[in-house]
Amino acid sequence: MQIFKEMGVPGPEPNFLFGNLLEFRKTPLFKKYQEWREMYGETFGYFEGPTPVIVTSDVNFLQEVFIKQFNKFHARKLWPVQVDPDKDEDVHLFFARGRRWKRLRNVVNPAFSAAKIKRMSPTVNDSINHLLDVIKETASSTADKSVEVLDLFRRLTLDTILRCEAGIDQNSIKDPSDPFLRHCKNVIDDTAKNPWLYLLGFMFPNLHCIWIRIYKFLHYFKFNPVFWLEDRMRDIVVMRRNDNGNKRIDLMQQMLDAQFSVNSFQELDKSTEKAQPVVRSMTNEEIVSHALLFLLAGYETTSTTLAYLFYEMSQNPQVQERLRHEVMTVLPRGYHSIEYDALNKLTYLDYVIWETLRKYPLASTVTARQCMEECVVGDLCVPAGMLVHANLWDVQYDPRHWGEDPQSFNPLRFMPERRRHRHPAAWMPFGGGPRSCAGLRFALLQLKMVVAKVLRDFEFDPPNKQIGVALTLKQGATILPENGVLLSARRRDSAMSDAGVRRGSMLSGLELIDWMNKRRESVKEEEQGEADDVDSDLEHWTKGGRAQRRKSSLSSVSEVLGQTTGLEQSKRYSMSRRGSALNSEEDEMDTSNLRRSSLSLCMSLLQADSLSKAANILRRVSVSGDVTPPIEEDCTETDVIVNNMSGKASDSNRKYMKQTTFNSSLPSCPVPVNEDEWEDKSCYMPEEILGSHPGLKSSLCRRRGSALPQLESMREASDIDEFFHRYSESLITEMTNLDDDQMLSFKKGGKRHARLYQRRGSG
Ligand code: HEM
Repeated sequence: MQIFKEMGVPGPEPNFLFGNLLEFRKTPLFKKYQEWREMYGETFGYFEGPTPVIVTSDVNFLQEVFIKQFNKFHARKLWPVQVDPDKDEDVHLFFARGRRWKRLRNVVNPAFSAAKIKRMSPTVNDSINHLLDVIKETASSTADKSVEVLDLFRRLTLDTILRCEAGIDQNSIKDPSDPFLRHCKNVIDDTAKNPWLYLLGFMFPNLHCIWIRIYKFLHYFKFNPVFWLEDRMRDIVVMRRNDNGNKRIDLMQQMLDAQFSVNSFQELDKSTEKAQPVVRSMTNEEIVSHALLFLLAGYETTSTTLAYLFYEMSQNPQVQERLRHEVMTVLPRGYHSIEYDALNKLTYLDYVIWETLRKYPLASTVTARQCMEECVVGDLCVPAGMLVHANLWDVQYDPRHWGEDPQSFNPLRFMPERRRHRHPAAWMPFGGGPRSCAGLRFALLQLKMVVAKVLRDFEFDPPNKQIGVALTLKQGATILPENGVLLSARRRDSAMSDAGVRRGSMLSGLELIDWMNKRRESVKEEEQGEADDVDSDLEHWTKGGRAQRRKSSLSSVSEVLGQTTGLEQSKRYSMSRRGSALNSEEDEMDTSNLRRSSLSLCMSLLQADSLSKAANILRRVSVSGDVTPPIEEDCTETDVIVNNMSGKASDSNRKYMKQTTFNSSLPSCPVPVNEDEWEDKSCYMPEEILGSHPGLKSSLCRRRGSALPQLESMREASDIDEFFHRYSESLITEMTNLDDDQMLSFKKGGKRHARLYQRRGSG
């Protein structure tokens, strides 16, 4: 116990029997680390029984241990009550070390490959649909619409992992008394039971084979849920082994199919190693222990992350809104199921998840390595057997990596230009190096899908709208909110379907506002238990068939276009949103046909008598939803737009127009006026603007959110040649008032000018 003194590493004074273990009786490990960090600096040492542990938040040190010198630090910390990592048969990836770990990791990695995860996405999607129902029911059953989300997410992640790993179709999300749920909860809480056994395990780690026997023996006196779960998994493995013909696509199948040479089976002695390799597969017991590992890892970690994420959303409404905007833009509500590939387009969602995991590195208790061979790390000589533990709660709040406000929730910290300059070990919620989390892809799939689907339908507030109430954290298997996370969940008006509302308004010929009111009334009725007449309403419009829909739509278009002056706000809105009703809902084709016909109607109206007036309306319609009043007070909004289009704008109005491309609500934002600067990649958007504008994803990304969905009109207009081909030059001249020179530069300008039209298209 003099070792740290010899190494010159500061730390608390240990007790000869317990080391410093007794200090954790009242304070959980991650908080104690914080206290010691204040007292002893970023690297300090303490004892867990006789085992020396170095705790550090020095990112270079961590990089050495987790990545660069992995061959000397390939083992995890031994847990007080665990199987023998080298000898026992039922060792899983988490406890294994050396070549055994390598073999198991080689089997498990392909099971979590992107292609395999993609195949699981419909299953995940399906489980989340149940979650949506339950949130709706739970919220409507209480006056303040409160929902305890941690519990719900645990039930969801349990259902998902059971289905994805072993094809077990439980429905704990709807049935809280489900036996799997009950037993998983008990296993997670298990560390709180038998504390004396764990203490003994810490004090005499070399006797772990005795402690594990006592642990198993105790089951005969008191039911242990771990063994119940193991038995269920064992039944399935045996059944699957006997049922060779029926291959599934779950994680268990990957393990059943795995093959490798026998000399990598265990840490064998040299003589056996040289023997001819024999092809073997994973043993049944290995598969059972892995199934249990995935079950518990998948159940606990992802659900706790989701709970933190939704808590932060409720505390930061502007982030919630911006995220919802991105989700609605990329995945309009009409898509009942979300495609795996579409999730990759949700950049801001990535930032939000990463920031959640920065603020809450909930699995920090396991990010430790044991030194297997004496080596030098930095200026310390680390002896074999010593543990190195990453102090993630310190690293991930360190102002040196995260700026002056590490306590605030700011997803934009993860923008590429800021991430680029950060040390790779400054963010390690999934651990680091070759032994980092094996289920990362699966976890991310679930996290993204849940957030995208839930945010489309619900808005979350803190209970009683009290912003700033911090969570109390406790340490269990992960670090989790002590009292769960209670939020108030409001079903969004458009939860029925945003695109559906628009389509409803379009097809019914009602104004959007009227349609929404009608819909709202029906939702109220629904909540009061009365018959829901909305679906029948919708059905009525759907049943009418294409001809009926086209007819009603055309009549509403002509009604709007017929009024060549003084469009009311709602009409303008309903008109301008129409484009985005596309690419959603099951009858996409019909809708797009319908829209195409409304476009051609517009064009024929334009070509007829009221050309200039109609052109003015079109201009207003397409841009009016996005702009705030212009800089020059004596100039109307339409004037600014029209003058800009015709090249007659004053400098300030020109500048204003450019600002609207970035951010409509901040007319005075310092955006470069000089057109050349647009292409200059070093010219970044100020962050406060990015933060407040949902459409922008990065300071380098200038494309508006609404330009994202691949609307047909965008594609049509993005090709300038096709644009000229479709609409005669004379018509464009009239619409835009371009003179010959301007027309020439317009043609030459190509896409940059065409962007105006693209934006009109996307409404
Ligand atoms: C947000 C969710 C999750 C978080 C934050 C998380 C975090 C972690 C961390 C910190 C480690 C230790 C890494 C290290 O020591 O460097 C780990 C390991 C592991 N995790 Fe996860 N995890 C998550 C989800 C999952 C899921 C869903 C699964 C499986 C279905 C899973 C399976 C594993 C496995 C098998 C290991 C051991 C890897 C090895 O030792 O080679 N994790 N995880």
